[in-house]
Amino acid sequence: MLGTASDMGKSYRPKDHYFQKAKQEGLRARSAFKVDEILKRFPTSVKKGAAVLDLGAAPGGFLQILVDAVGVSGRVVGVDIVAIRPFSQKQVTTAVLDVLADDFDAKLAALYDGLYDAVISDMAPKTSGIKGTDEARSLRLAGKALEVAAARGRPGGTFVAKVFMGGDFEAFRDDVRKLYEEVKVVRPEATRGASMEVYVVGLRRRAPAAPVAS
Ligand SMILES: C[S@@+](CC[C@H](N)C(=O)[O-])C[C@H]1O[C@@H](n2cnc3c(N)ncnc32)[C@H](O)[C@@H]1O
Repeated sequence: MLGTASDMGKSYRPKDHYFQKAKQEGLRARSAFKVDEILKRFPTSVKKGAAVLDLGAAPGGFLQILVDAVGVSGRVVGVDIVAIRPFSQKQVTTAVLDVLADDFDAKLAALYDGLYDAVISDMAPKTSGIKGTDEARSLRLAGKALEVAAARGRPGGTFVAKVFMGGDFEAFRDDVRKLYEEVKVVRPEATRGASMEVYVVGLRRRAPAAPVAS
């Protein structure tokens, strides 16, 4: 995920503060600071012993923070379309999966079939440079994350999804509101200056409505 001088070509900028800090602290990606900030802002969002799903988890910066947050009694499942270098901690499970594939839900259930206390998505599409297209692709990934949270999230649990602002962003936020009691839009400090990305945080997943007696 992190660009190098050669692959960034003409747009090369000196490595920023968070890149250097991540390197010094042995973190796999600067994005680790984003989830760290979100967990600090919402301290009850991921508790010790929690089961957490991390969608778009490669190379594993979020996972490094999440595995510490859940502790030895917790569980973290990380999936991505690219392989994630294995973790030594036994509470981390990773797999190469495309969330948009038809068989994703079944493959995810095969990894862990319990409910998740938190569903977190840092997924980002390959950008085309066309604003509307990139916003729509980002919303599609975030929408899939919400669908997973609706099916596999525990009542009372947390949702976090990165999304590019614009397009149908407000409709997406309204959908999150239908499932979570409180919804916040967060732009962590480690977000690059020009980036349009924000994280939609849903707190306290609503319990499914009880069936109406006939
Ligand atoms: C910003 S990076 C995630 C960084 C990660 N949170 C970390 O801290 O290391 C976005 C990720 O979304 C993944 N992604 C994009 N589309 C996906 C899809 N359809 N299914 C699963 N992962 C996807 C990309 O492969 C990429 O690794």
